[in-house]
Amino acid sequence: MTDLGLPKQILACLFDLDGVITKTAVVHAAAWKRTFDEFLRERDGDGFRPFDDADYSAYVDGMPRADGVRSFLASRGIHLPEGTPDDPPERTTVHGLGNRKNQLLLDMIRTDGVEAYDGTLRYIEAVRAHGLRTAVVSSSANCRDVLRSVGAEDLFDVRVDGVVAAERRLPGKPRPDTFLAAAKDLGVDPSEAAVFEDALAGMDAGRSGHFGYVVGVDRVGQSAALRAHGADVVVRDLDELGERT
Ligand SMILES: O=P(O)(O)OC[C@H]1O[C@@H](O)[C@H](O)[C@@H](O)[C@@H]1O
Repeated sequence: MTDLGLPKQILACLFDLDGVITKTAVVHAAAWKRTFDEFLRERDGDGFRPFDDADYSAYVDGMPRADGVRSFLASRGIHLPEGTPDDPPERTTVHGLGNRKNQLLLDMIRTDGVEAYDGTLRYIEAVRAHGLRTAVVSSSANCRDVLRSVGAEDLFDVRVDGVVAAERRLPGKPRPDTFLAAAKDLGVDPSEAAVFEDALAGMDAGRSGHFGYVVGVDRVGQSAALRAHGADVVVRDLDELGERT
């Protein structure tokens, strides 16, 4: 292991955004809860079964926006028409619900701002100081704005986010394609790259992409699940990894 707490063969680090770099996983989760609960109440009445943390973790966290909608609704046996990406938020389609959630998310971000995890920023700076290359790999189409809002855009050599994935037609997490594309863009083999993720879908992507090391970042007390989904190590904050001097 190096003093970054990584195996010696690692030449590049691939960081997820929401919940790893910024404290935005909880904001996404809250916006999804409001969206789905409103939808379920309209559909099933006041006795509806609410969307909860376990639903977020299993069906939505880490996945591209529309995939999260489809996956959660399928878990409740609900099928909606796809609609189109520019559907207005009030339209009851996959994209309409996704856009409703995005509107809520952006309102919350505008009102409360975004904070970064200082431990992650310090770790990324140490990684770069050691000459390793860095990428941000996020399903979020809001990734660039969120990074910019915490002044972290320049910490990454490569960005593969929801916008880039759509342009390059890359399937999102839990498939490994966005991480593999970032490793390729950085000029390293997957075995030479470490993945840093807080979502179970991201763990699955790390495992199926055969990356050299998968770091599970546990912000919500799900370390056993992160391990079960392929984490080589689980930390509560990147500060816990190695000495980094
Ligand atoms: O809706 P966005 O900003 O494109 O984000 C897509 C997904 O991005 C992931 O990072 C979040 O974990 C999910 O909650 C979110 O749905």
